[in-house]
Amino acid sequence: MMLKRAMFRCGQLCSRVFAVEFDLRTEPLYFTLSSTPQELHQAHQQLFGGDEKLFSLHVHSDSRTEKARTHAEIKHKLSVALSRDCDVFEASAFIPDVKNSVVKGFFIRDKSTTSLSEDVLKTLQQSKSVCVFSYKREGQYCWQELWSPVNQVEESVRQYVTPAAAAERHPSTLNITSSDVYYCMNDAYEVLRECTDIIPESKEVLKLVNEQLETSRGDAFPVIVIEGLDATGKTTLTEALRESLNATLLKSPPQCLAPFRQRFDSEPPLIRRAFYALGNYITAAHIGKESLRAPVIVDRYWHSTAAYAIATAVGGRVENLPKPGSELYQWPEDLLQPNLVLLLTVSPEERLRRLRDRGQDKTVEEAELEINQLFRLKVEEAYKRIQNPACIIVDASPSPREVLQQVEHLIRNKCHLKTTSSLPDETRSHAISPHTTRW
Ligand SMILES: Nc1ncnc2c1ncn2[C@@H]1O[C@H](COP(=O)(O)OP(=O)(O)O)[C@@H](O)[C@H]1O
Ligand SMILES: Nc1ccn([C@@H]2O[C@H](COP(=O)(O)OP(=O)(O)O)[C@@H](O)[C@H]2O)c(=O)n1
Repeated sequence: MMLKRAMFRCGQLCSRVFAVEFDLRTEPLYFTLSSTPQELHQAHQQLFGGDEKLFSLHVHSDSRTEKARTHAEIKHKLSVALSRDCDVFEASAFIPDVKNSVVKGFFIRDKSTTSLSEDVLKTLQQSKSVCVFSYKREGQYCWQELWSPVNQVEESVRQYVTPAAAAERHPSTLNITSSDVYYCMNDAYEVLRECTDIIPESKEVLKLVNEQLETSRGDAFPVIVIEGLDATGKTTLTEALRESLNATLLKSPPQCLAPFRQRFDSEPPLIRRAFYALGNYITAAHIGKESLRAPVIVDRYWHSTAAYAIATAVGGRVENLPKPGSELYQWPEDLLQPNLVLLLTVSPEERLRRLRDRGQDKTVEEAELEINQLFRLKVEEAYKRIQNPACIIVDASPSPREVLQQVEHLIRNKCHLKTTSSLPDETRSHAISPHTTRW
């Protein structure tokens, strides 16, 4: 019975294209399945041509929250339970160019002679959402079959691994909408509503959202968002701007969500990103109110939410990101837009220095930066590709005072605002007034 169910689930996968992130510096290895033996290309030989044990595992479920949590659990278990002789690669099965067709999973290469990986897979396979395949070789060929720890797979058909052409869009970009990035409040709201049983804090977050729904914003003071990676100087600059512009300083996620942040940070992207998305709508409501009274400076907003989400969702190299102009970089229609978004950038070395000065453990941080080099590049690139409004890049490597002056200059030009702090004392005045035209 269990085998039948598994075969049905896996059968649905067999018509898809498989992708394995075998080498993060290159594109994934793509293959399809065929009932006739197919010769492997040189690239595919690297993965399928050796004598290691090979498995792939995919997570399938009709419930998106269950699927996301099972995937995260499996990822964790594979990282702690397998031996050092096992390589685990991100893998997926998808239909090219079809949104939401991706079934995520992992590819395991076991170089050991022990049965540890089989034991781990056996436990994981107990979950009704998990489907495991093994890969066998015969001469030039490699075939995939449904894996069963007790070898009762006579019913399983040999499906030969067949090299496939690279997909135009990296598979990880197909499932981003409403799983990693939410383009309207309701989509994010629904995810948290589905989680209220498993995460009681969801109810409190939704209550806060309901209480603070966005108020409209008419002709008001300008709204300026400051974005950038951690330690690029956002806090330093936003505090200085608050002074110089006599502005209100807000941030996303807003202070009222701070007690829940850690809880949602431990959840898989589907849930975690919905939390941050809702944070933006609460901040938007605050912006709406505050910008009637004074200029508003916002420390992180939609650009952060989308850029980090896209960079995390997209595996491997920077080239895998959605192409510039993709609809994935569009601003949500129902989210209040700022007048100006400034992206602070510094070199990786300067950022590391600032992280260190802030007291973070040198070696841990250095190691992380090394590992996260790819991630950092992807976040910055995604930041730059977001449209309507796009961000203006600010070189934040000079001194705090110089960065402030540079930004004041930009604000003056782009928002027609007079700023005063870095002008000589005698010329200082509170020269900021609401704009008479629509922002
Ligand atoms: N322009 C600058 N030049 C040198 N150091 C800076 C500059 N801006 C900020 N710093 C220092 O770098 C560290 C990170 O700055 P911070 O404003 O906290 O960044 P973020 O809010 O982006 O994480 C702090 O120790 C801060 O004093
Ligand atoms: N508006 C926002 C702000 C943060 N975030 C998330 O929060 C993380 C950054 O938070 P952080 O604690 O490093 O930021 P700082 O508050 O230290 O600048 C990123 O990984 C984003 O995933 C978001 O998604 N949307």
